[in-house]
Amino acid sequence: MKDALSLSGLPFMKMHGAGNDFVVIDQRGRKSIVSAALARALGDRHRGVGFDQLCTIDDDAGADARLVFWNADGTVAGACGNATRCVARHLMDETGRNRLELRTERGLLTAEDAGGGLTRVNMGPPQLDWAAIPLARAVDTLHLPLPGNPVAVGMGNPHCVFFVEDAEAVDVAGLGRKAEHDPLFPERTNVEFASVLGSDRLRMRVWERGTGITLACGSGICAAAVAAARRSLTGRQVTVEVDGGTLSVDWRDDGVWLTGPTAHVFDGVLSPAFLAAHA
Ligand SMILES: N[C@@H](CCC[C@H](N)C(=O)O)C(=O)O
Repeated sequence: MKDALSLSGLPFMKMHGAGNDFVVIDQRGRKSIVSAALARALGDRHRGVGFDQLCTIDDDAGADARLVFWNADGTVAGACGNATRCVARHLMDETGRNRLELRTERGLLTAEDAGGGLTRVNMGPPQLDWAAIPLARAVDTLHLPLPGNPVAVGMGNPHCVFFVEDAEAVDVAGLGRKAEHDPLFPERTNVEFASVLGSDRLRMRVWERGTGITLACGSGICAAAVAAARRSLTGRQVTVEVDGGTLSVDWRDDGVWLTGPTAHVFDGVLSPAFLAAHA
């Protein structure tokens, strides 16, 4: 006996935050059929839909919803700032509310309407030591023993932030892939290359763990801002220019707030044949 999804297909939404793009599957009220194999197939930009991350929305008794994030390689990530902001905007539009609590592996995150069409999320306090990030070696996270002297920051997922003279000149793919797989990071890492443009402005390019180069990475933007403030290169409020646009970060006592644009681009339905082929 076939269930409803295998007969009618699986609805999804396509969204992005500053070009960091997502397939979002709202599975509230029903069982999840998402697997690593389905995520990988769906993430294929030629044979699937294509995304930087797949995000599922589930019911949660103690929050407005629960979110899970999958990278294009089928791995699950503990945090995704931009997908959290996109889904928050969708749920705020749906409910007419301007503040929500969203459960993620990182914990309960508060998202708010920031006015002017922008959406902000509190990504929580940064994780600044190896025990919390969680990575392997007991070394100083402010000065990693790697060429380029990067900073490690956890935002619910691992980040390795390099400060460079000119982010435009960096071989993001080559150096990003290398650092992602450095033995210092047993769970691999996201990799950011940031240039300081002023005491409240960064330019950043990013290599995302499990996905590759993306136009923006919300948790990476937070990590770069935290790293810059820890190195006294900027204050705790910065705007960050990424390839997909400009976002702002405010590192407050209650956590790192990320603000930026979101877009709901189109809705679609995955065919029963696609689901059957990648079950
Ligand atoms: N795009 C993201 C981060 C997604 C997860 C990351 N690739 C990981 O594996 O940790 C964001 O907006 O934060």
